[in-house]
Amino acid sequence: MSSRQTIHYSVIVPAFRENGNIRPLVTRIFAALRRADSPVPAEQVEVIIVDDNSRDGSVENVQSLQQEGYNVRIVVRTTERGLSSAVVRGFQEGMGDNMLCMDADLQHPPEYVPTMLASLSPSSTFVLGTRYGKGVEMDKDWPVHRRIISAGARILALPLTSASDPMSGFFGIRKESFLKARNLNSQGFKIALDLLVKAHIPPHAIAEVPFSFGIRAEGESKLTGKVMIKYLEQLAELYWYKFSALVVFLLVLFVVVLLIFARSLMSDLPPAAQHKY
Ligand SMILES: Nc1nc2c(ncn2[C@@H]2O[C@H](COP(=O)(O)OP(=O)(O)O[C@H]3O[C@H](CO)[C@@H](O)[C@H](O)[C@@H]3O)[C@@H](O)[C@H]2O)c(=O)[nH]1
Repeated sequence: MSSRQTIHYSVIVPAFRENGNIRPLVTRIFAALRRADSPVPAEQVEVIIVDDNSRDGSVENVQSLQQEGYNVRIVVRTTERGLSSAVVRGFQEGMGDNMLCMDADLQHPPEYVPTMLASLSPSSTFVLGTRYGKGVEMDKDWPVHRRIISAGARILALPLTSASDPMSGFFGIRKESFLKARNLNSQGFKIALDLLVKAHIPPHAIAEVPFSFGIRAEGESKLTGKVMIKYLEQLAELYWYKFSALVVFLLVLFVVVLLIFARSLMSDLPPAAQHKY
């Protein structure tokens, strides 16, 4: 196993009942990193699975991968649940300066991991795997209702960030930027959007890597109606976070203009009438 000094990259995988996907995910990530043309050496990468007590054999599966020499570990949470908080926990655990988040279900192609990691640098502090890049086609088997939800969610987020796909669960961030973010929404599903806003990532620091989003390899999606309502709540919070100062400024400006206007009206009245008021 590599030491803390040699680990520069941490790949965080939130997982709930994903045992069937863990082995192909980890072996494909390391196979990609071990290729001669990988921009990132495999020895510098760790994979951390953050599992919410699935009790489906994921722990034993990770142990056997460790015995085979893969630098992977599993953090099992027993008192907390939720996608965003699992990702935050993984980022806190990660030893790397560069951190990547991806789903366990192979919808995020493991072969893109080297490119995604290599896209992070001191000047490019956020990398986003985007499904809306040039030449990217949505998998034709992706359900229509998911396409509509995704497009609507994306439009609502437009005023918050310049990123083309802030709904993506395939993204990376430099640790120093992650540490700048305060009050992250642990209940939300859209941790990338939360980080883009609260870590104050400027547009020029966002690298985008287009990828084709496939369909789940195994298991079930956890995207429910409740998750969508939580997204709307999260949006409202982010709008307030980002624009509250502007709203207060505009309100103060409005009151000042109103006062000036009222004063000028008063001074236009004859002195006797002014007295009456
Ligand atoms: N630890 C933990 N992991 C979770 C939880 N809920 C979901 N996950 C894990 O988070 C990943 C994404 O969950 P899915 O249920 O597969 O989500 P999805 O519907 O495919 O949505 C994905 O794509 C969306 C884009 O349309 C993304 O917006 C979303 O973040 C996610 O990446 C999977 O690895 C899943 O096991 C949880 O409560 N706890």
